[in-house]
Amino acid sequence: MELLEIEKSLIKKYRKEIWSPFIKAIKEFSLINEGDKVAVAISGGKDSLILAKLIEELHKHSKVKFDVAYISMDPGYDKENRELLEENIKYLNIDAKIYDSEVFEVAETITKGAYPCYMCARMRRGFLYNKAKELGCNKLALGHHMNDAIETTMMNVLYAGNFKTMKPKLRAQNFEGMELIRPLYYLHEDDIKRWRDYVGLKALNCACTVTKSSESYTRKKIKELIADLKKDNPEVEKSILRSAENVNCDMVLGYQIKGEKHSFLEEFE
Ligand SMILES: Nc1ncnc2c1ncn2[C@@H]1O[C@H](COP(=O)(O)OP(=O)(O)OP(=O)(O)O)[C@@H](O)[C@H]1O
Repeated sequence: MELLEIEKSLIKKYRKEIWSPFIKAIKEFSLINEGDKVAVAISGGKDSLILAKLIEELHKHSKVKFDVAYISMDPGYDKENRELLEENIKYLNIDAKIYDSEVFEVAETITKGAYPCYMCARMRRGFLYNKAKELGCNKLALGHHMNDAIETTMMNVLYAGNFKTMKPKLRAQNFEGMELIRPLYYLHEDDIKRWRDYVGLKALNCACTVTKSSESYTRKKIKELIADLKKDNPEVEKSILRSAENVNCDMVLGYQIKGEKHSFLEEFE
């Protein structure tokens, strides 16, 4: 498909499903402001590729003036995935720079091959923050979407015994002045997939050379569970997402604020 057609599709054909929810999140959560310099992190997957194109469109048309740098980190992809990453960036004409790293190898060595995903994710995040800082950016944009937030909430409840969601923006703990933003917060994964297929993108899917898997077992189970629940209640995803906006602190046994634990008994005395 022609580049112009691809770009137009985001704003015209997919306006309701993609452009509008993107703008809604940008405005509602005040994600990008005048004078910001945003590093957009591109892994080569569908989510970060659509994110890059949306921010590019916003950059072209918005009255709010901001700067952008498109960054991609090769954690040690195999030849095929590296080529695919390059092809996708070229196909979408994104002005991105690819930085090499040894994240896959180091994560596998440190963890001795047992559950390397957590370490890999932390190292990837660290690398991206460092690069963003080096480039003078104050924001790092990631391609997490609504279903990521919903699944994360459910994974925490069902497997980790806590209630934590994924926020649309947060301050980086170890990088002063840096914020992490998630402009796809209101986008549904199914809509992103439809756009990917419409524009003929062969996005990277299973790029991990260590576990050879695109998503964890638990995330897969949660996806299946939500899909099953949705058959009876189409509102189930919305309800999970909303639950993080409506935590009733009068009806919980305990909670944490700034790392400090509290019990309902404190109020009871
Ligand atoms: N190697 C990388 N280089 C640049 N950015 C990355 C890289 N890996 C992850 N990211 C960023 O972190 C986000 C979340 O990473 P994750 O591995 O969970 O991606 P994902 O849900 O598969 O999304 P995508 O479809 O963009 O790969 C990505 O959307 C992207 O913005």
